[in-house]
Amino acid sequence: MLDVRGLKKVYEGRGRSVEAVRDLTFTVGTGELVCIVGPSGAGKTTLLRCVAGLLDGTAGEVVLEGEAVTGPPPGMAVVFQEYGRSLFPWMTVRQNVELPLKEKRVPKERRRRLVQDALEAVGLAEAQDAHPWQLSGGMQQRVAIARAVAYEPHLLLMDEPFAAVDAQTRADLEDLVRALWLRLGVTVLFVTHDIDEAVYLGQRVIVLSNSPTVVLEDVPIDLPADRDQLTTRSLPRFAELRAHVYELIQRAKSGHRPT
Ligand SMILES: Nc1ncnc2c1ncn2[C@@H]1O[C@H](COP(=O)(O)OP(=O)(O)OP(=O)(O)O)[C@@H](O)[C@H]1O
Repeated sequence: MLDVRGLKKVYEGRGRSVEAVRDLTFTVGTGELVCIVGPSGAGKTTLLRCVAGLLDGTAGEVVLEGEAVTGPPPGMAVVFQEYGRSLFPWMTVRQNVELPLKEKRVPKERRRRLVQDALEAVGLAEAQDAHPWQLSGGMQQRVAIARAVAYEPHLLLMDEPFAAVDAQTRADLEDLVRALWLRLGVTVLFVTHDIDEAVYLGQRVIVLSNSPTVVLEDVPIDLPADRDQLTTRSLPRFAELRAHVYELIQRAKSGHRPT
């Protein structure tokens, strides 16, 4: 589904250049849920923006379903951290979710069905005529998720989508993402700085080094597919995986790099 090969990104500024990403190589298979973690400033957002076609890499390439990414690809949806800025305040919830489908020229009747299904899936069918500013932060982020899901993407990119919501809402939204992923079979690449969240959600966790960034380790998460906040997080294996990823990040912060 997704092939990131030798991706490098150097930001060029006035008299200053920052090598954010040095050499990233990994693949994500169809239907996988892969989390990316790394120290602050490791280039997680840079990576995601390159995958989304919003930013050109300096070297290497990103290949999605066999095609090199040179701009935002049609089969992709992105959910950003800042839900407040990603929804249009003058549009209702339903209109926000419907907008990308109009741009995709989905016929009206099908559009109506997709919007309805997506809003029901995130538990917001009742709020479809409200405006985003009438909703809580967690509800607004659910609208952003509904909008991404209604678009029927092959690849869903999520960039720290729950960083700005409270812990309880965050747990609910994590379960929502897993439930949607299991139901829709969509491929998900999920960036987070939260180690517990990465281990709880992912089938694999890719740990990045500090900048200039390479992949430190690709950790398979061998927890049962049927996960819930209480049971899964109290498994001894969860604690082991969490400790392993935590140690990797500590090592990354102190400059450790793979040989
Ligand atoms: N537009 C830009 N111009 C110059 N440097 C940039 C730009 N965007 C990011 N950088 C630099 O690239 C590096 C990686 O930044 P990036 O935001 O991708 O990291 P991150 O892992 O997402 O960080 P965080 O976890 O703190 O959100 C940092 O050193 C940052 O200062």
